[in-house]
Amino acid sequence: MINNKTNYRVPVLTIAGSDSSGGAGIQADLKTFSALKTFGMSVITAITAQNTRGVFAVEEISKEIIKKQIEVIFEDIHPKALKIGMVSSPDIIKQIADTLSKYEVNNLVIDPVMISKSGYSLLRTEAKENLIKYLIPMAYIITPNTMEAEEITGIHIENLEDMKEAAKKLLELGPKYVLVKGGHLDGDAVDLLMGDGVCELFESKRLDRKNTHGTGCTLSSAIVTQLAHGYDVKEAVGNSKNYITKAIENSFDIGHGIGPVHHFYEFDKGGN
Ligand SMILES: Nc1ncnc2c1ncn2[C@@H]1O[C@H](COP(=O)(O)OP(=O)(O)OP(=O)(O)O)[C@@H](O)[C@H]1O
Ligand SMILES: Cc1ncc(COP(=O)(O)O)c(N)n1
Repeated sequence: MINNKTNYRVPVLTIAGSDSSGGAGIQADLKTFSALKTFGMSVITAITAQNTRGVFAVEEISKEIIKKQIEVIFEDIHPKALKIGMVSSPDIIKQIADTLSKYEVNNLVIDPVMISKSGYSLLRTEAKENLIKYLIPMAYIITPNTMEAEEITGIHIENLEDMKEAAKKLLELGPKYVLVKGGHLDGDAVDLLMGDGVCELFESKRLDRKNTHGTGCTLSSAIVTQLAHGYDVKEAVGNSKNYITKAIENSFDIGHGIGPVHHFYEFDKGGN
């Protein structure tokens, strides 16, 4: 659909929280991985009791089992690309950074998840420092929305110029590329990619849809698949922007709150 470099055996990994209602977190990531023809694996960092109306409880997973999950995956099926989503506590963040540092980590996408669309804090306040210090410097690309970029840089973002200024400051923290997502601003949905000589906008019309649960998780997972399939960063972001736009366009009502986006499964009779 969005590319022809099909190889369902390309292993990709998500390190993130579980969303019991299936619209965001690990579940959105795995759906995206499958839809974009990769072999998805997961390391669960937290369990959320969540539905389309909100997040009702969170239980963090012990850092020992998080470490073990990463180790056994890397020692058996080395991911071609991976993402980190909800990581909630300073200890969990440090553990993930320490464990990943033992391996050759390629194409690390970090979605610095902070607050759910329903307004629940998914990153403890005291965890921000470790996220900035240990994880963000390891990233190939980070994908903050404007609120997250503001929270990390202290720069207030209202327009594209502010996004550029924040992106420059985020690059100083060490990732190779930054994609600041403009989904929460007014007007068209414009995302800004910056880093390593690249400064490019990815634009789509703003779609008037209420069901946008998991858009950020879906976009970052799509980028993981495209990097794993061998696309360069601009192609990876461009393909993923097309994917999320179609997924939002086809989002649907399920449950009573903010519903999920749609992941275009196609039944493929052949394939490899
Ligand atoms: N209404 C919309 N119409 C079109 N594109 C949108 C819309 N809302 C968000 N997007 C796009 O969806 C992608 C995700 O952006 P968004 O700013 O929603 O991320 P996010 O806030 O991290 O998501 P989440 O809240 O799920 O974590 C971006 O490419 C953004 O431009
Ligand atoms: C486990 C988990 N990870 C991430 C999100 C962010 O998604 P959204 O902002 O769309 O609620 C979430 N709600 N739950």
